[in-house]
Amino acid sequence: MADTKPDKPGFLSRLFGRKAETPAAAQPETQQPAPETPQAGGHPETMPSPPANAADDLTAAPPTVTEASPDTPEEAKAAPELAGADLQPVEGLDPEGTNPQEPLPRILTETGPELRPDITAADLPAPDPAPAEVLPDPVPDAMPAAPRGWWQRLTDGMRRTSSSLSDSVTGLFTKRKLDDATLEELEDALVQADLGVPAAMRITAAIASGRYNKEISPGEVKAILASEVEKALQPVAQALAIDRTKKPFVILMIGVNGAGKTTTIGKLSQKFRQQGLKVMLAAGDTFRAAAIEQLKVWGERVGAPVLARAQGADAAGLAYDALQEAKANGSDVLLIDTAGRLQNKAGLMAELEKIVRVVKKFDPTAPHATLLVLDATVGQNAISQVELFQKAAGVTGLVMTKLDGTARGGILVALAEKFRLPVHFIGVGEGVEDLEPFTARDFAKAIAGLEATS
Ligand SMILES: Nc1nc2c(ncn2[C@@H]2O[C@H](COP(=O)(O)OP(=O)(O)OP(=O)(O)O)[C@@H](O)[C@H]2O)c(=O)[nH]1
Repeated sequence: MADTKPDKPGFLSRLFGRKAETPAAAQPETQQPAPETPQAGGHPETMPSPPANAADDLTAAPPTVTEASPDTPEEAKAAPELAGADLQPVEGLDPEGTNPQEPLPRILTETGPELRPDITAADLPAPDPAPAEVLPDPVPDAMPAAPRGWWQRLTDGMRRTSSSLSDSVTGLFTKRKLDDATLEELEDALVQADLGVPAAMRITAAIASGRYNKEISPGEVKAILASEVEKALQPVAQALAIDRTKKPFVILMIGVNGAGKTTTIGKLSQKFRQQGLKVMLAAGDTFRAAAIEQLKVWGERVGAPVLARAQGADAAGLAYDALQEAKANGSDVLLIDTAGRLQNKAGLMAELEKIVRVVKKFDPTAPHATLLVLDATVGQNAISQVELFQKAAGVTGLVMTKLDGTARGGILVALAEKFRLPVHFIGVGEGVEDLEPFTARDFAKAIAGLEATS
């Protein structure tokens, strides 16, 4: 839930009076970095991770999250601008049996000796006393009882947001007249779901219009809510178009650690492969050994070669080489993973800028898409993440993950209103099928808790 309730006058005076502002609800920084799990045995790709210490350190993100982050600020405090979650490796199985039929390609794993210039030996901590093997997570959605359609997954996934809104609406509008107090409470519920003050005010005004002092049913309120949310989201619901004249079409994936970049790359690769596209992956998150391993597993799983190097290798150089390789092997799409955290924010931004610069040297039109992956559970914090990554890498579109883990799914509405960036995909679970192109109507109905889609 939003942790701050804006200080505001009564509904009618606000409706006809002052202009709303979006609350900058940055959350306090309390999270500690999750411990790394360097691999024993001196594998070249598993050097220990650099330490986290700077005040603006990107590692100050919530610890490993496989489940939903809690919504209460006490439980889910995140670094301002950089709330995220640590990653979990992905199991290399194909529970749904949807792997392309062709044999798995060789994984291109290079172990170039060069370290990134910003990581020196002094930065590297001593290995953990008892370093654990990098083990994959249990397979998410390994054996679903019965295949569920997207609408089912979406509504199930959005249940926390929709039931919290639904409960408020039902509580407020059952046998009650629509007056200043109910409208104010409704607006608060919308703000709590992170829709943002401007959208909350607009929706409340739409509900009030012509109905003041009359009874209105919860169903009517939900229908108006869905229609207003759909209106707000329609302009940003844009499919990710792969320009086949660009070969490879280069997609740079960015976002804070744990937002779901690597998982999203895997899920997208699967979709592209199912469309018959030849896909290559670049393990550009050279900051974490586990991220490199995780991407390799996804590559095997979906049938896409992965260019990977040792932890600490220069990510920009790797991206350049991946482009060369993708061009040489006729790939249609190259997806480049990037680090979500470095020693500090400045380091991360510098690395992203460098990757973009270097990629442009190879192809001035690349990257053809720069997708910012946002974790919905961070709520309003997503706003500062967009601002930050826009500056560093020029975001062209958004992917919102973990809508299943939060009652703050309304953040998509706030983002749409503020940035007007295309939203290409949303994720409602860890399974490979839990990411789908974003459609405004389905999302609006799901958030309002309406039953069917049409
Ligand atoms: N519940 C849920 N979990 C998700 C979703 N998308 C990703 N995850 C999980 O979030 C965790 C982090 O995802 P990663 O893909 O590792 O995140 P990342 O951004 O690559 O992280 P770094 O490599 O640390 O930068 C994993 O456990 C994923 O399975 C989603 O839509 N819903």
